[in-house]
Amino acid sequence: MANANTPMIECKNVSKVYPDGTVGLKDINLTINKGEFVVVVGLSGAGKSTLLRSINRLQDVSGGEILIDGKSITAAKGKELRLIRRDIGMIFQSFNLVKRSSVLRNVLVGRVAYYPTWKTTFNLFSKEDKQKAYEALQQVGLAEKVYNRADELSGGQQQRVAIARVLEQNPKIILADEPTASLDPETSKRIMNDLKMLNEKYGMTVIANLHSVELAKEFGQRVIGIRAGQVVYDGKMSETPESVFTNIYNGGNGKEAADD
Ligand SMILES: Nc1ncnc2c1ncn2[C@@H]1O[C@H](COP(=O)(O)OP(=O)(O)OP(=O)(O)O)[C@@H](O)[C@H]1O
Repeated sequence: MANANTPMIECKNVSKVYPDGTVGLKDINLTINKGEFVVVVGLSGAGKSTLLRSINRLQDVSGGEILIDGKSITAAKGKELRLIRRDIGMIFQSFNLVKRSSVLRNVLVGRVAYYPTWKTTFNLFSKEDKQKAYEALQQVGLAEKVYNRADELSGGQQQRVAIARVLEQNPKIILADEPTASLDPETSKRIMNDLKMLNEKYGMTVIANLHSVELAKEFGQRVIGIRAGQVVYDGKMSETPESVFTNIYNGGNGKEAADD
């Protein structure tokens, strides 16, 4: 792949301590290259969400630096920060749709960062962006739902709207935080396949936090294991032995095995 080995996300000595003293991340050093599909695994509370929230700066880190496509998101301010964030799409466990708005309007939200606020307030999206939104919905098989209200859709369909919204945003990176946690196994696969499509067809770099080891194995090219805020494993999925998962989920401590 032409883009292989071009860093897209670089975490350098990243740490996060919450105001109450809880350590979220401890000296994280990671480089994720353009076009990678990375899965992050670890017990509940290991720091997976903290890592994703730090990468797009939904929260500030306590130490270290994070570069996005060569630019420091941890140092960026104002317009520069907004421009870096435009290149990062988010998929959440809870979908984060505007429930009372139409599916089309939810997908158009993906373009909001490209417009001045007053235009989006008055729904002045261009014809071209509306067309793109429709095409994004076609990609995820929801073109017939374009005028439905978001809350009329099933959970799996709502997550596919969120994926269409990311497609409309056209970011370089997608951060997916437990994208399938509230969905049944078949729907979960469908969502993971949509993320795979964004990765393969559009070259978007994907990082997905996953509870399910099965899904991690099936979809991840690279696996990062996190425990107590630290990277305890990082390797190609194809070369990762079963014992890695057992270790990460047992944590060397039998009682944690029951946690998941
Ligand atoms: N806002 C916060 N204030 C204080 N501590 C926090 C906060 N957010 C997270 N933590 C703590 O930081 C640690 C890492 O949490 P994080 O949510 O990143 O874990 P996780 O691996 O994503 O877990 P889960 O799979 O349950 O979402 C945990 O000990 C958690 O309790």
